[in-house]
Amino acid sequence: MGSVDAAKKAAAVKAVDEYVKNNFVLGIGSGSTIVYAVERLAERVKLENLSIVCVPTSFQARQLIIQHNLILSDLERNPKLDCAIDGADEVDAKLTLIKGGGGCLTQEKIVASCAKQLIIVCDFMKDSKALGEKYKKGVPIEVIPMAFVPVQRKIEEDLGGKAELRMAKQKAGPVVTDNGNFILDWIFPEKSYDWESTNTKIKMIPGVVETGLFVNMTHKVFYGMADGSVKEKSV
Ligand SMILES: O=C[C@H](O)[C@H](O)[C@H](O)COP(=O)(O)O
Repeated sequence: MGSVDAAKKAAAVKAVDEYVKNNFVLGIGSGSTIVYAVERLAERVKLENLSIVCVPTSFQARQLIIQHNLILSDLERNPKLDCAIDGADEVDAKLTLIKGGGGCLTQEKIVASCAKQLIIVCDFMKDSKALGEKYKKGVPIEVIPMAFVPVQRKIEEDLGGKAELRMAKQKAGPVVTDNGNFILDWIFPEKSYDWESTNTKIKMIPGVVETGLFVNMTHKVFYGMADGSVKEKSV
């Protein structure tokens, strides 16, 4: 295992060990780091005979829950969660996040908004002073397919930069999210942003479903470091 994967694992294990308690309803995030969190969760459930109900944030998360024989639920049965654990593409000094590198931002944000606490697990490369410093792929924005051109134009005219339609790698055409929508990656001009108002501006454009900007949602971040230690930051 390389140092970045070891860092992801260290962060995920620590978060699960510190935050997951018996009888929790737990949001399960998406991405590569969350795989280590679910592995650790399954270990603890077995060893400590815990009862944990899991609400997925994506098709991938659902599969992980099923593969690890964990209890699968949804927001209809469990609209209130004790905690959600998820990854991030970048975390700034105020714990504002860019999420959605894997296209799962909308369900992730819905699940996080239903949780008492959002706990982020990531490696040291995601830790930045200002968004855009480390993650160069922009802010993912999920859009209704028939609206992608007007949304693209509006973002570029009103906010500047480029809003690129995310294309699939092993299929001709765009990436289609778990909700049947497209993703625009907004490569924003380099300047300092009020992310709360920027997020609101984008969300007000007809056709936008959700953005990958998570503002004032994070309670704690566990960053796995290159030396195997874990750094913690909270608001
Ligand atoms: O859509 C994907 C999610 O927002 C992920 O949580 C995010 O991309 C981080 O993924 P990873 O843990 O693979 O870096």
